[in-house]
Amino acid sequence: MRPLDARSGQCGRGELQAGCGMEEDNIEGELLLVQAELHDIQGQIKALLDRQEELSERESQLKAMLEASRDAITDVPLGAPKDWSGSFSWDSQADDIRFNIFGISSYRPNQREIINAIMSGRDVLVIMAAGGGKSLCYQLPAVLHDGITLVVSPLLSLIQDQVMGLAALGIPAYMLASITTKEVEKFVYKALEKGEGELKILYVTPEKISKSKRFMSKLEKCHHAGRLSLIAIDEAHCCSQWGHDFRPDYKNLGILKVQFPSVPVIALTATATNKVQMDLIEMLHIPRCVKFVSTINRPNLFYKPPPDVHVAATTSDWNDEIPPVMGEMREESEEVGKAVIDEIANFISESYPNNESGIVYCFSRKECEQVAKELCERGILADYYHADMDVIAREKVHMRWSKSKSQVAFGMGINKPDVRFVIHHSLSKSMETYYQESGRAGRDGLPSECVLYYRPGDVPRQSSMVFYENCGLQNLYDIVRYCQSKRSCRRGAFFRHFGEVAQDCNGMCDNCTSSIELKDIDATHHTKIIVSLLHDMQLNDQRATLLQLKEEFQHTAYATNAYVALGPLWKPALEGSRPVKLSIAFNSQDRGSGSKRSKHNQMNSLEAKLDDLRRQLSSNNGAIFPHAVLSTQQISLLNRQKPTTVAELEKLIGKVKTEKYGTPIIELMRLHVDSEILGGKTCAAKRQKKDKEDVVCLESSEEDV
Ligand SMILES: Nc1ncnc2c1ncn2[C@@H]1O[C@H](COP(=O)(O)OP(=O)(O)OP(=O)(O)O)[C@@H](O)[C@H]1O
Ligand SMILES: [Mg+2]
Repeated sequence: MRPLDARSGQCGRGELQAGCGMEEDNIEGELLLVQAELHDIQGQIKALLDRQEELSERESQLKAMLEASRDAITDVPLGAPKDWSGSFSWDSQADDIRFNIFGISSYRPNQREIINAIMSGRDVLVIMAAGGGKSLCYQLPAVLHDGITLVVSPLLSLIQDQVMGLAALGIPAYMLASITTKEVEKFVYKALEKGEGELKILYVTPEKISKSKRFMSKLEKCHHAGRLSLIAIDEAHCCSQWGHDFRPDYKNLGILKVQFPSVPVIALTATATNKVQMDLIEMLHIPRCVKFVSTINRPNLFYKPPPDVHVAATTSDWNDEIPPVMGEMREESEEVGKAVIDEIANFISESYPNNESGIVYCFSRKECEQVAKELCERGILADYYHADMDVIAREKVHMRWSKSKSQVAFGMGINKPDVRFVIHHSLSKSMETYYQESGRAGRDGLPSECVLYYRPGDVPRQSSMVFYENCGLQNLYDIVRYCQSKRSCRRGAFFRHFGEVAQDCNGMCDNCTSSIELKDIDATHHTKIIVSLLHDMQLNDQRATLLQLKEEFQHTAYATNAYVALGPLWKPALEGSRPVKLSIAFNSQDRGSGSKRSKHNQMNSLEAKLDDLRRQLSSNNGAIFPHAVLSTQQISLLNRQKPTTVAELEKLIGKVKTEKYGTPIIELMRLHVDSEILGGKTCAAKRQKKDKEDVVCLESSEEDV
């Protein structure tokens, strides 16, 4: 640092004129240096202050973690078993609950191990694909334990869905939320405080933990009496600012481990990069947790864009820091909007003529309402669902859709296992969001489709929203690249994003099956024109949005507008020294489309009868969903095995369901088997007759058709 000349610091204008010996140029030169140095120092001070703040925050986090882990050490023996797939004293009881209460015939990968770690008193972090079966990992230990399990979940719709599902299985589950009646609230508080009444699983939103002192004091009493057996934090990625769906109230959930150090915590999510995982462990104060990471792959999902999206833009050396080219830049007219809806309506009615369920995600609540209305006008039974609606209206939509009385719902985030398609009417804000939302399809493991309608015009709408989030733009550009890609496997993009070793796509994405041929055309000259135009506009202090590229500006006090600006490569692009290529698809033929796949999935007559029966039983039982009576897998199991006695049925669907629904199911099975035998005899008789005529009558059950 150059010391400030004391004389020049005092040198006034009069002295200058009196000739203090310095040229005006020198003074200006030094002034610039001084100003630069001051600027530099201000920068350093700001950086130091920021660092001080960071360190103070970290200091308090570390203190809390240390406290929590010291407390935990006293409760969990260090020699706790590591082979979570081994034998445990609760094995047979757990198997009994799995099969006879949950009606699940075998565990999926990692479920048993997770349950064993939880039952051994360990904290657990679970990363498991959407629809992978995370709920069972805490619901089964909840039933196995004597006390109460607290579950924190972010969405009311998810909570309602889970509570209803558990009630259908005869498990006493309740929720405390804005819609809880006073009566239920009283019951829950009594159960927490005094251990009265039957309460096994209690669902709350994170706000309850951070905002309700009354609730926390009841929970404290429950813990004190030794009745709080497990804490589950579902959709745990909401804790992390680096996650795609940060919820400020989730940030405070670390208090649970601090306050109840002896109670095991299980945090579950489908989407967590390594960075998010580390963040979760820190924030929830579970440094010694056992981590179970399962593959993110959903092999039954077919990922594809709508049929007419062919434009992709690439250059050989654009990297992740530089925004992707936004494809065609056009203003979305009303016709374009209508054309998209026409396409969606055609897609649904052609691919899913039997009212198979689906979800459509839209950019905004208003758009949800609009698109739902337009789909209805085109004959699709569509309902919308969003947070602005009142509770009763939401509940109605939830019920209609869950009972398959409407085909399409908008923005739903609930557990309906037989969702056959998820359509994104507009771009998601990140790969994580897209993975999670599209993951609502095919949770029953059967083939399902995920269609993403990408239009370049969606980008500025999203960018002006995510601009303020941590890595918001970077996340957005990742998904834009995904949409534009016409070459690489869609599944591969997910593996790369979540840092997992790639697996075979098995032809389950458009890029792996389509025969579209891509031709690289040289767009260097066009790029030069656009960059030069932008450069001129910038020199004249003018700005253009991505959609316009023409002189039309909007400044409002209510919205953030996204403008196009020159990026770091503008100079070489302007000079034409950096080649720019556009990949254009010029021929399109699908070799194997997901919609064709989904048609393999149509039911035969027995399955259809069982499907009707489960709907009928669910409506007789009020608040129970058809899939809670019989899952789609159970229907296909019954179709294969054709049980006709209680004992046979019990082996397939467990005791609880057999007791509740066994009589009508067996009645239906017997009728079907009898009619098959009769049909067989008739056919055999016909065959005998026709044999004489030298004509073969092939015996065919409908399953073979
Ligand atoms: N072992 C199993 N065998 C068969 N079905 C199972 C098994 N475990 C869970 N399921 C079923 O799989 C479906 C999805 O389970 P669940 O809701 O727990 O998924 P999830 O992992 O929580 O997904 P998301 O991340 O989308 O919330 C449910 O219908 C559930 O009953
Ligand atoms: Mg879940």
